[in-house]
Amino acid sequence: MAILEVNHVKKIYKTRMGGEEVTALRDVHFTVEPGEFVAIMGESGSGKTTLLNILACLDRPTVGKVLIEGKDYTTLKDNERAVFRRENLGFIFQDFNLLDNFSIEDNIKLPLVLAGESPDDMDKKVRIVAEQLGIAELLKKYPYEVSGGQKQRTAVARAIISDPKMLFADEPTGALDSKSSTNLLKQLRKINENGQTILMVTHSNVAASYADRIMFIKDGEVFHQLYRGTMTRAKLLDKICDSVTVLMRGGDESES
Ligand SMILES: Nc1ncnc2c1ncn2[C@@H]1O[C@H](COP(=O)(O)OP(=O)(O)OP(=O)(O)O)[C@@H](O)[C@H]1O
Repeated sequence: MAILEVNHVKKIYKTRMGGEEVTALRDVHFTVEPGEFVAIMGESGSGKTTLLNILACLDRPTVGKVLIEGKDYTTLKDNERAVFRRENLGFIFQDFNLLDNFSIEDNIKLPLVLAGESPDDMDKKVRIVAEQLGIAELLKKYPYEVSGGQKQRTAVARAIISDPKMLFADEPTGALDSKSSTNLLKQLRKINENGQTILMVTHSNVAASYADRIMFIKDGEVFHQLYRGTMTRAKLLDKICDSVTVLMRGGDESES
């Protein structure tokens, strides 16, 4: 069974004061299988963040359904959706979203504290994910004492510590230099190879080339998809660059 089923989703934002409506998503329809690593690309304003927010139960579609393991969570009340998100989904954002007054260790632990886990279990899990992400030496430090790359790896550790069904990443390399980006993307790839389903919004062709599938959104619809198949990352990157060029030309492949 698909882990995620997006059924003809449409999103219309109604602006306040009776202004014009904005159709951010027209008709988005796709499924994601467990263990997939999907990158979502598209020009600014194409609807990527709107889509990610709906998939991650942060917002509701105007029309259509989003099923996670066959169940529609979009119809739950806000407080029930918050609990569902906390227990089942992991998030990584461009700006890390760490708590400055919490140590790296306490930032990573946060989802487990909220879930009421025992201190021993928390310590064990923190050690495992910190080792996995190469930040075990930093646990006693505070976010302002570590680099951007280390902050983002802390955010990844926090996102995966509760073993989420899906990991959502919104421009996770957007604030990183190229070395830290590569490091982070390799970590995400490794986490995916261990079975984690990942959905990542990105503007970066290189970041997208670490995924298995790249979905291009244009004018609120899925315009094109690329699958890694047996391609090397370099070959996939070439294909992504070609697709981005077509997308920027307005979708007409015949134009020279
Ligand atoms: N809360 C909102 N109210 C009204 N319109 C919105 C709102 N959020 C987004 N939009 C509009 O919906 C469309 C899609 O926006 P969205 O943020 O999803 O695009 P995006 O592809 O993520 O863009 P970017 O790459 O710049 O982040 C845009 O036209 C945007 O102006």
